[in-house]
Amino acid sequence: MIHSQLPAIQFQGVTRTFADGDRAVTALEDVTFHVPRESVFGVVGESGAGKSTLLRHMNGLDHPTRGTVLFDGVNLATLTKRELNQTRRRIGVVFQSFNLVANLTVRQNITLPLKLQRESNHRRVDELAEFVGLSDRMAHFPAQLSGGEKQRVAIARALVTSPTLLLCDEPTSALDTHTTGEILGLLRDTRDEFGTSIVLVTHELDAVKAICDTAAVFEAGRLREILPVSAAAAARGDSYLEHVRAELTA
Ligand SMILES: Nc1ncnc2c1ncn2[C@@H]1O[C@H](COP(=O)(O)OP(=O)(O)OP(=O)(O)O)[C@@H](O)[C@H]1O
Repeated sequence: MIHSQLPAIQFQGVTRTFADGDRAVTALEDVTFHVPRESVFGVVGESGAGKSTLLRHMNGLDHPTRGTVLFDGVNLATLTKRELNQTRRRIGVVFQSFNLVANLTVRQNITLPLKLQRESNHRRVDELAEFVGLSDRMAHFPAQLSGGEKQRVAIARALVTSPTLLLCDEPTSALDTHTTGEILGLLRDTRDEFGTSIVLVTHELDAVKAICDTAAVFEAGRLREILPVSAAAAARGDSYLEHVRAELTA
């Protein structure tokens, strides 16, 4: 059961260490935060900050050495493999490199998560094709699409099981500026239309500024700060000085 008042996902004192030969590498250190339901939540950090490790914990591919990750209030580390698979249907993932299946059409790619569960839902697939603006490309193969179109297919595929949480791992890093704007707009529309909570992991601060409500800043496995992005944007509009200060010192 999904409790609407619960955060979409919650980290409580999460530490993850890896053995690297004789020494231990700490990828995440005592990380505590939550992603509010129906928010667009940015995660930023330089290379090695722990972003990938964080995402792997969010979709149950990895578990903490210490601490807990709660999805819809449920500790992912306590689930059986079968329960985890069921739960992961409610968590969509979008990647930088799209990860489409080359020898399947757009329709087949979007349908794939349903097919793997031996389900079909033609209406949902058509609805999502229209939502991402690809209704007229359903018989095309990935190689016939632009980068932006491929990412649209990937977003439709991620949404086909109606996830409550959508994890986006550098979704616009392979795209040009204009296409980036379109894909970010589509992610914001996803939240607005379906109420999906979105986590946007990126090194592009402009992307965070464009659509995130909140951003978590990671450095060397530690959560340094949670910034309210929309509040900063509102402050920017108040005066020219604030606008310049925010632009130049952000
Ligand atoms: N399986 C592993 N074994 C050993 N060390 C690991 C493992 N996974 C991650 N690390 C280490 O944990 C730290 C955080 O890595 P992570 O990949 O999460 O960072 P990141 O912010 O995603 O970096 P990037 O932006 O380069 O992908 C790094 O020092 C990395 O070397």
